[in-house]
Amino acid sequence: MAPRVLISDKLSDAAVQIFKDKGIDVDFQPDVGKDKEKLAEIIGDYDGLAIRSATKATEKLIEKATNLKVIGRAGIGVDNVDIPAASRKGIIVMNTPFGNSITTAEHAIAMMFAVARQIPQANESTHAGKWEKSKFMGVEITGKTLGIIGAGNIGSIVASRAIGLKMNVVAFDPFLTEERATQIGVKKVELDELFARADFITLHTPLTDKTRNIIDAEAFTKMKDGVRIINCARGGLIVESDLVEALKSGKVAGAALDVFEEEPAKENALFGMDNVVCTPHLGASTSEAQENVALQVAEQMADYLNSGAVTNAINMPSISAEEAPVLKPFVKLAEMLGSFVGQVTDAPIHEVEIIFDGSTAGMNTRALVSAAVSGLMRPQMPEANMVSAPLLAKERGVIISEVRRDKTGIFDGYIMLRVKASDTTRTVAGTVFSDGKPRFIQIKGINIDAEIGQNMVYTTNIDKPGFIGALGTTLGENGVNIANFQLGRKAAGSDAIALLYVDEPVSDAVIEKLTAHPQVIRARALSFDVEA
Ligand SMILES: NC(=O)C1=CN([C@@H]2O[C@H](COP(=O)(O)OP(=O)(O)OC[C@H]3O[C@@H](n4cnc5c(N)ncnc54)[C@H](O)[C@@H]3O)[C@@H](O)[C@H]2O)C=CC1
Ligand SMILES: O=C(O)CCC(=O)C(=O)O
Repeated sequence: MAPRVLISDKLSDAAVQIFKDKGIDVDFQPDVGKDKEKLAEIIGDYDGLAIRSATKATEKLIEKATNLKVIGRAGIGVDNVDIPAASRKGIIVMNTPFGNSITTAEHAIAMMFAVARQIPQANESTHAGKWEKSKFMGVEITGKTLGIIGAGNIGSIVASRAIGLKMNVVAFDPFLTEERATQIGVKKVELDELFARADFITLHTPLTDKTRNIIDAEAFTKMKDGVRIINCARGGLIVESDLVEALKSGKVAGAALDVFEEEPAKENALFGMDNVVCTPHLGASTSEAQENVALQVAEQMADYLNSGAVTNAINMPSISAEEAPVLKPFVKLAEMLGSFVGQVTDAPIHEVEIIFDGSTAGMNTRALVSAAVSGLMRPQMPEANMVSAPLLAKERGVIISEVRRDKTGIFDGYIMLRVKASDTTRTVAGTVFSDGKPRFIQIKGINIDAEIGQNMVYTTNIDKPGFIGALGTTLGENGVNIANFQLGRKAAGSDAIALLYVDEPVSDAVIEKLTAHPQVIRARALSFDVEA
């Protein structure tokens, strides 16, 4: 059956066509995002959800999204999506990080002019036949200092436009390097210095715990008298009640706001103030930007649902469409290595080290790490997948590290997993053969060559005569057919392992009988998801 996608916000029709062209069953209900109950009722039917900002993908909604695999945000800010809740459920969240940046930067510049020259107010007055020429005295922007808070994609574009307008640009961004600042032509400053120097301040950060209320009453005290503020990023960045006071006192000469603490903003203390210019979250609203983000989000979501390619995901490493087929067997291998250790480990896991040897070191190791951790977690948490597992592991205090190294053995490349648990440290290594099938090539430092089957039996034993016969007899007597048998040992008479590929699942009762043999130290029934 074709994957089903719901578009729950107003998206360009271009998205619908892309989904259809890519064989996705698309349902365009542009107003359902605003209707929480209705959306919660139907969300269980879909594999993908394409949204803008009206749909709130809350934890409650995500709980009902039993089939959902991907949420695509046609835009940049994902503060309307509960990312941890989505990650926990293994849902990929994607955005389109560049599609509307120019448009939003242009809106910020337009808002700066609007507030500098009171264009909306003068427009309204002129339409009313008042001709209030002396009322609307503006300020020039040439030679003024623009303070940019957040110099990422949009902030940098705003900087380039402002430099073209002959402004001096200072920027505060904790991740802005001196080199990048020089490259984009801004002076990197601390926040207090920006407040002290700027004639205009424009915000371009995401809304996070760190940026929420970044402009409050205290911040206003550090600013120049008569400063003008522009916010085309997110409402929660400015404490609106503090802004109202600062506007009333004249500390702030004007504010141009595209975004509000609460949206849709129907009532707001800032509305009706003389020196405030407002737009209803129009930053991204140009036909060009909306076409860009709609096309991008549909392409990305369809590619993920059709081939597993991951682009612009917030909560999962990217996998390009080109690398997806090459990576797929190694993703499977990494998952199986994790699954092997997960199934033989009962004690709490503390550390996971994933070693990429030879050719595997040049692969997309972030995706492979996620796959290995998902395999490891799944025996205990069946819902874990490549999206949720790293988060679940982190929440449980598991330390995950990776090592990439040059080829060390006979294989062109292999992956080794070393897992430190409370009881012991376990290692398992594997590779993908030319038939595209993953194999285990080493367990506990013992070399083997084991094909991986859906049902397997793993034993650790003492290398003594009679073991193989005993094992075969017990399985045979209990109707278990052995498809493949792999043995390995450190040295004659020492620690040994056996990995059997069997035709059907082995019951606990049979495992108990196997364990009763004097040569068997431990026996485990294992199962692997070989089809997916
Ligand atoms: N009004 C609208 O319609 C639109 C609004 N936006 C908003 O604009 C925001 C920025 O978008 P982009 O530039 O594309 O994002 P970006 O990720 O390229 O840039 C954000 C920058 O903020 C910086 N930052 C993070 N924490 C900071 C802090 N505490 N102080 C200062 N800087 C900090 C980051 O280092 C980064 O450089 C989005 O998160 C979104 O909320 C985006 C598009 C349209
Ligand atoms: O979709 C929209 O109109 C809002 C865009 C936006 O805020 C964003 O991309 O972060």
